Amino acid sequence: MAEQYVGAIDQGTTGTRFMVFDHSGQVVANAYEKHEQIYPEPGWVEHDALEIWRKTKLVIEEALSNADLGPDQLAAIGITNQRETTVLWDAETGKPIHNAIVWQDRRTTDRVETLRDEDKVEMIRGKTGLEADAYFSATKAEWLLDNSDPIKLQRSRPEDIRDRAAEGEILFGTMDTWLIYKLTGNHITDVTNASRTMLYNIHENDWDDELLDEFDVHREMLPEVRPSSDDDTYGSTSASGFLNAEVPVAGALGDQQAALFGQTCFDEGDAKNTYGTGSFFLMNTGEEAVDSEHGLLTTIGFQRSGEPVQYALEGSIFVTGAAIQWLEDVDLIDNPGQTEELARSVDSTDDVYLVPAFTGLGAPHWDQRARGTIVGMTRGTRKEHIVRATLESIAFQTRDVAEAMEADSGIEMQSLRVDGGAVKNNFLCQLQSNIIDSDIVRPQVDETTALGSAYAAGLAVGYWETLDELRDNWQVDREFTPDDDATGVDERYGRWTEAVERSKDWARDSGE
Ligand SMILES: Nc1ncnc2c1ncn2[C@@H]1O[C@H](COP(=O)(O)OP(=O)(O)O)[C@@H](O)[C@H]1O
Ligand SMILES: O=P(O)(O)OC[C@H](O)CO
Repeated sequence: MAEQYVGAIDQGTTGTRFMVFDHSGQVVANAYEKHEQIYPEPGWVEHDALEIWRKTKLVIEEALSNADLGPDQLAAIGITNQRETTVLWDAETGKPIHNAIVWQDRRTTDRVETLRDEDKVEMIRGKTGLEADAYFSATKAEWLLDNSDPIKLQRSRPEDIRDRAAEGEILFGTMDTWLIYKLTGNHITDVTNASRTMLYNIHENDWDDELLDEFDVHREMLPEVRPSSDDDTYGSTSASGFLNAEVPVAGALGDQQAALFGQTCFDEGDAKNTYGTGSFFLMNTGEEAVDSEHGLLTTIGFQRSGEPVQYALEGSIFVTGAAIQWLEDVDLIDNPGQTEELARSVDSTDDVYLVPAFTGLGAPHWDQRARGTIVGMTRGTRKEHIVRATLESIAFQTRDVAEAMEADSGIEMQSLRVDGGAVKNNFLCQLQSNIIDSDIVRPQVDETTALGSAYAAGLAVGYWETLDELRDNWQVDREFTPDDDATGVDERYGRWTEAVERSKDWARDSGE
């Protein structure tokens, strides 16, 4: 038999990647396609789920062809995905009834305010581990049910969508569910993705009837919830026909949980931070769902077949790498890599602080109406100071969640594993180490998200047998330790905290 590998679909916010890994966790094939970002109104963000499905097929074909691999060489496929992004589709036609609403979208902010006014926040946190916010899927699904136009469904019978949803004719999914459905024909999600919907009770491991009533979402619309690594598999690619092979789809995790798994953070206290569009800091808390008292989320980390659910604490920071993209948008830099040289060319930010609260603030502040701000500018402020302040904002936001994480878990962090597009930046990694006074460890395979879902799928089909095999695959690329001569860090962090206060509640009258 030809050599076997495991494939991973990484369906991210900006694009979709397919990677193929060998037994030692090394990448043997890789292809990537971006998809359109649709901004129908300020604060709204949508994706065309059919475009994402087309791009998914394309990257699978491209990667296999580039590496001269046949689909029969894939022992399994895993899926990892941007979380919370919500799509509803027609079970009969397989077509979405509306563009998917992306996790960053703020259109349901007012709806979330009503939950606050009605004192439902504690109930929601207690059941789901989540802070009531437009970020999660529940209010997006509710909006789609209320606002999708039946006429646009291109069906002869423009019936009420909720009636059809109650019959299971309209289906709900996050992007894992959508792709599993398209690949295998089965309506399935994994526990980690379910835990981000604000409809799932993470303690009882089931959809929650009180929440389903609150958002008027019918159980019939919802996918079956399975382990992240499923020995029974979710189905096989034969249903979609495009690969012309029966490859089992056997693992799925939301992308941040996949990075936790790919970084082999299998034990209680293990933590990682991923620096992409936003940053997501997760700590494995084992079989215990730790309630946060400091603004973190309690979420499901992963589950293997026949084993208990493993929980995690999460600090979700909405804008980090996206702030670097903004510097590019306003022509302060030509490309993200340039930030390193520009930041090094000045000794400090000259007391300038930039708070990139472009879409509100996530953990630990949870202010939907905060907006971006730059404070402390003088006539002498140069673009180098702004660029450095932007990199510092990434590190300071991470300290905000790191402090909350230590307070909630009682674990003092000595070392943090990092990954994501922005950790190529050595200046940022060193800065991060100084600002949280902890070692920062960057692994050799930086595509830990894809790797995590490949591991989940490969474990399910016996391609890998034990977690120790995976631990052995993990190799350090570079370790950053706090500089002995880094001075004034706490004072600057105090100034940062003041700057954050100034960004809060800015869009209080915007209605967004
Ligand atoms: N050298 C760099 N320094 C700082 N940020 C960077 C650098 N290279 C890439 N980035 C940022 O990393 C992000 C892309 O990371 P990635 O992990 O691919 O994100 P995502 O999965 O969210 O799409 C972009 O927002 C980009 O601005
Ligand atoms: O697609 P990414 O990497 O920006 O991740 C998005 C997160 O899953 C949102 O919760």
